[in-house]
Amino acid sequence: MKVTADIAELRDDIASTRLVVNEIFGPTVQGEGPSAGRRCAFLRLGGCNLSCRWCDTPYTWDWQGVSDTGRAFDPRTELRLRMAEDVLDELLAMTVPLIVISGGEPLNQQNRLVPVVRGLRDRGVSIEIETNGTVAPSDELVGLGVRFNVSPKLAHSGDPEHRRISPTALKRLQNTPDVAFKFVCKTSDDLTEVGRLQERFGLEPVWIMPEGKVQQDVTDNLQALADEVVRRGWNLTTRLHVLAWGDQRGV
Ligand SMILES: Nc1nc2[nH]cc(C(=O)O)c2c(=O)[nH]1
Ligand code: SF4
Ligand SMILES: [Mg+2]
Repeated sequence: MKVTADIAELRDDIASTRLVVNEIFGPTVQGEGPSAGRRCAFLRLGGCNLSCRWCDTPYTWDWQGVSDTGRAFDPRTELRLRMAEDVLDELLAMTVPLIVISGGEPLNQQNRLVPVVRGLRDRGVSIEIETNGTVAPSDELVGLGVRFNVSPKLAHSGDPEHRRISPTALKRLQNTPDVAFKFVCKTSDDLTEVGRLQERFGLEPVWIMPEGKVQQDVTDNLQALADEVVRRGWNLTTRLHVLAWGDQRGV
């Protein structure tokens, strides 16, 4: 009886939920962080509460052309309001063991994500959420066993500190069971800034990722940072999809 009620509830939930989607793509591999190299597919949601200069997905939020590319994207081209049920079916059809949910900032739609995440989890699929660390995840989402790859933004993003650093959200994320803090860096000064944030919020584990949308920038920045990252006791990740496919969408 209880199970029947739960299933009915889940069906209602998923049938009435809509998500603002930018793109769904895969199979590919997770290009960044602790799962780099793992076979996966992506759900990229629309909208972001930050506006980082060097953002590599301005097409999810930049309707004015304020990021470095200077290009204004059209939300009518980039965004689709899609039923959670259809999104779930499309992701399951990829038959991959891992779904990465990114954006934009996916936690801005976290309540609407719950039925999709639950549907994936119930079928044995792992879920990682790429977030900028300014939105605290709900207990419900955390309880579904999601891994959070948190990328707090540094001063070089151009976002004011009060917008890019949320002590409440960072503390909540630090206390989730499966978390990694992944910082996009270019210089040794960036690493000093990461060190200060780590101390202030007790962030663990720290991963450093080179900034770069093209192979050369990823490689140059990786080489410039590697020694100091190791010396500071942190982890280092490349951007595997950029090395493999360059500056392309949907990979
Ligand atoms: N392959 C691949 N791996 C990724 N990891 C994080 C990504 C992101 O855009 O958040 C990303 C992406 O766009 N592609
Ligand atoms: S938080 Fe991420 S998606 Fe949002 S503007 Fe910054 S880099 Fe782009
Ligand atoms: Mg990306």
